[in-house]
Amino acid sequence: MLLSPAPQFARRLSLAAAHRGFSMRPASQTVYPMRSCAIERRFVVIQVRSVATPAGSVADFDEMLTSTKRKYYMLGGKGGVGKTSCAASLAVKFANNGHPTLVVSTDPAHSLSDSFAQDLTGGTLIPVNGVDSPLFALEINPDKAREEFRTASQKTGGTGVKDFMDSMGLGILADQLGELKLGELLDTPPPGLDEAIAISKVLQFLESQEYSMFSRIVFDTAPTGHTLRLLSLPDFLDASIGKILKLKKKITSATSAIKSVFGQEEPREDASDKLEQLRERMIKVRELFRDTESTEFVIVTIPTVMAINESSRLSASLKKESVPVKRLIVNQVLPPSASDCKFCAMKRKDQMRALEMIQSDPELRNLKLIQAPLVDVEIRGVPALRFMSEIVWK
Ligand SMILES: Nc1ncnc2c1ncn2[C@@H]1O[C@H](COP(=O)(O)OP(=O)(O)OP(=O)(O)O)[C@@H](O)[C@H]1O
Repeated sequence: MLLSPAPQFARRLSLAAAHRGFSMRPASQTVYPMRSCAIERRFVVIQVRSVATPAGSVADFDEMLTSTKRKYYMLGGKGGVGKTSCAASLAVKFANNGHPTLVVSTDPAHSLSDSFAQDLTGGTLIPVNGVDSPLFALEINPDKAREEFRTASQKTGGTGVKDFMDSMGLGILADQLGELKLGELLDTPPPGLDEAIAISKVLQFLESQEYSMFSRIVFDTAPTGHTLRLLSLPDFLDASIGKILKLKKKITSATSAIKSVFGQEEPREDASDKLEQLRERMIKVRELFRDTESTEFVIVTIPTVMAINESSRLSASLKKESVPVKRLIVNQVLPPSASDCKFCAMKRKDQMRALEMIQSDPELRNLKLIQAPLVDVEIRGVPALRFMSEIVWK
């Protein structure tokens, strides 16, 4: 009998477990392969339970599924904790539950292709194979997006206009433009700029009719530092672009007066229109981040003191910026050791201490806690992601 990829993957684990005298258990009791211990290679039966019980109650995964209205999920956290794996597994779960889904990487160091084991590079929407409903992936090329932004701004306020203004005797305006330092901003973009441009690019895609079918959009975002700066960036860019556009208006009225003397035509659609569009999209990015109806930021972490402290800071910053956060995924939790493996026992003890911190952390304790075990197979490809999605998203 030909099995679909997920049952095949689960069956592989199940057979391996049965071979060792265990059986796969549904729901709260699950068998996880445990190969992290170098001395022995075995399977252990673990109880999937919450170490910390969140005070606030958030509906389960069903709540994420209901409503056909478009929803955005942003997964973020410290580098290497499993953001991509969680984002990709969420996208697979949405698609397999009937939601046409788009998963987007806005992390300049993309790993969606690795996670899906499929080439998703190129900056265009690529269908992911092996899922029930349409699932598309998009890896935004930040260099390309930044270049577009640079071209638009240079045409409007860069050296071209500056030289022109100098030649027209509008040196004062040229100096004001220089003060904006937009060129500098683009030459050495602050962390977060790539991300903001990438997200605005996605919104640009989604404005078109062609992409109206997507009811779930999952963002695999860049590590925490970028996210924090991203939150304040739309305001900053909005202000910068606003200044440029104001200056552009002044320049246009001055130059059109001169041009009209020489009978020159003004181009109808110019770079400032593009910049205005970009500005509008930035405003949309800002609004999107704060829209409790359609957006949720999911924090992904691992059970270490450093990662949990960073998650706490991230949560506080998101709260300050009014970004809706409900869930905290603690990934790579070691199953209880059934053997006398000292390394495993120590490691787990250490992880439990870190997990307990969540209960007393004012920023994290009210979030719905989701624990995902450390598994011994690399989470790559749709079958593996489907397997992970069954553990994480329920
Ligand atoms: N629960 C898990 N059990 C075992 N391996 C895992 C688990 N979660 C993630 N991994 C593995 O950890 C590695 C890093 O995961 P992933 O790329 O999802 O992290 P990330 O946070 O997106 O990283 P980056 O910050 O570099 O983008 C991958 O090899 C992935 O397969």
